[in-house]
Amino acid sequence: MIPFANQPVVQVLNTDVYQLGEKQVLENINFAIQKGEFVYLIGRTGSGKSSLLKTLYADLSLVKGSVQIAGYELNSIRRKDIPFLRRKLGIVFQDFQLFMDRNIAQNLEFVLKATGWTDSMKMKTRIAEVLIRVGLSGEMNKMPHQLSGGEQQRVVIARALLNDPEILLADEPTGNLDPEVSEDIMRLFLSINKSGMSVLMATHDFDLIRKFPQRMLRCENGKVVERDYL
Ligand SMILES: Nc1ncnc2c1ncn2[C@@H]1O[C@H](COP(=O)(O)OP(=O)(O)OP(=O)(O)O)[C@@H](O)[C@H]1O
Repeated sequence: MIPFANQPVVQVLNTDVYQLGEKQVLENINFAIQKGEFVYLIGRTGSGKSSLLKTLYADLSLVKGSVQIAGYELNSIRRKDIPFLRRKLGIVFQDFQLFMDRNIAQNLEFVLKATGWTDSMKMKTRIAEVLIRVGLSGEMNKMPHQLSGGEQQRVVIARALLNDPEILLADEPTGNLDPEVSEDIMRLFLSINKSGMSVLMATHDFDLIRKFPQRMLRCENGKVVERDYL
């Protein structure tokens, strides 16, 4: 039997979110994300979406409350365990943050090596698998600048998938892309989600939400609330 098999991937209880400098952004928030769920995180600029995501991946420290994510409790996590937590989270940002002086395979290999992989055949296989998953199997020897914005974002998603995370945390992943490319990226997230991976995606893109409706959490007035309309 797998212990905790039915536990949510994310469980946030009575939690405050603080930015650096101890500025409180969200207060007493409560929500859970189940295995296999797709959830949008919406809210105005400055409402706290990025701060909440940063708290979930332990970039901002948890000051008050309880956050369980991917089997870790963040109020008691040790600093040395944070890299292990991050391996169970696939993190996707708006700005691609690829190494521009390395090709796609090297960008992915860098992450594998940094997360403890050593066998070069296994790394090659894994890189090929994730590139197939995002529809870029022919591009592994290209440099990032030879790819379009949408393709670069696919590489970032492939990078996030390398260690087979329990949840993808995406912060405005379509923020720099035109509408058609955004829809393609959204379809990719949905197909990854369909295969069982949870996704929490912060977005401003209401057209995308209307077109691909999913559960919504909204940051507003220092709270996180469940929304069923835009
Ligand atoms: N590095 C930082 N240091 C201090 N305060 C910050 C920092 N980043 C953001 N904040 C503040 O925290 C609050 C929440 O910002 P946050 O970026 O989480 O909102 P957001 O909903 O993600 O906004 P956006 O949609 O513009 O990304 C804002 O008042 C913001 O000014």
